[in-house]
Amino acid sequence: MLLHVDNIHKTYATADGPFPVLRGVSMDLQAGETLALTGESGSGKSTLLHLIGGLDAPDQGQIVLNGQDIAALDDKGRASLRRGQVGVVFQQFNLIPSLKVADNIAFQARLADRHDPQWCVMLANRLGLEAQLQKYPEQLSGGQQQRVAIARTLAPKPSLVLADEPTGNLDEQTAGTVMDLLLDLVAQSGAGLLMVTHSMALAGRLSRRLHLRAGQVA
Ligand SMILES: Nc1ncnc2c1ncn2[C@@H]1O[C@H](COP(=O)(O)OP(=O)(O)OP(=O)(O)O)[C@@H](O)[C@H]1O
Repeated sequence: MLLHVDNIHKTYATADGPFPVLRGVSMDLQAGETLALTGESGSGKSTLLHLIGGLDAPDQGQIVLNGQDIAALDDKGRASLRRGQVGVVFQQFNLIPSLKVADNIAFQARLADRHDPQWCVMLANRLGLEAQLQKYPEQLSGGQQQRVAIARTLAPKPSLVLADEPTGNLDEQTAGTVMDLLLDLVAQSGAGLLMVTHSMALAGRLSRRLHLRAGQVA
């Protein structure tokens, strides 16, 4: 089992008092599986993704990735997990403006000591970025920037890829191309994919779907 999530609870403290966002969510993901996470705005999708990605810790429950309980890790342990085993693609591309495209692509893999130059070249070629490698992010279009972000995420060969509306900032045609590439490359790398999406068409292209309603699996 790649990912096992068991009875996760998360409550945020707000000015109006405690606000329970996740109320006992459980799910599993096998290596090579692709799962669409759907649900209305505010149902807790991004929160669940953040917890699985180790960006935050749950109040209760277990998140086991490759046999390791990440809910029990401290901040340092979670940071190390994020650099290597888990890759995240957000709606915002979050590239480093002062680094050339080639160095943006290799950045996380180098940090995690998992840099494989040949794999990076393959990713850049497949994503059509060969001619952009010596440029800076601001010289690229939105679609190109998101392709760089995808290459950066896949460069350390994560076993789990998390994506939060990764094409939400792109026009429909560019979004389609970028999504095709993301799905192809995830399949090629053998990683599992958990993707938040509002698009039923996109959800239909993934192997399974998990629908959240008010912080619970519907
Ligand atoms: N840090 C926080 N502090 C307080 N409340 C928060 C925090 N983060 C999220 N929330 C609230 O928790 C609820 C769930 O948020 P979340 O972002 O997980 O929903 P979502 O399903 O991803 O929504 P969307 O589809 O709009 O992105 C929302 O009502 C949000 O306002």
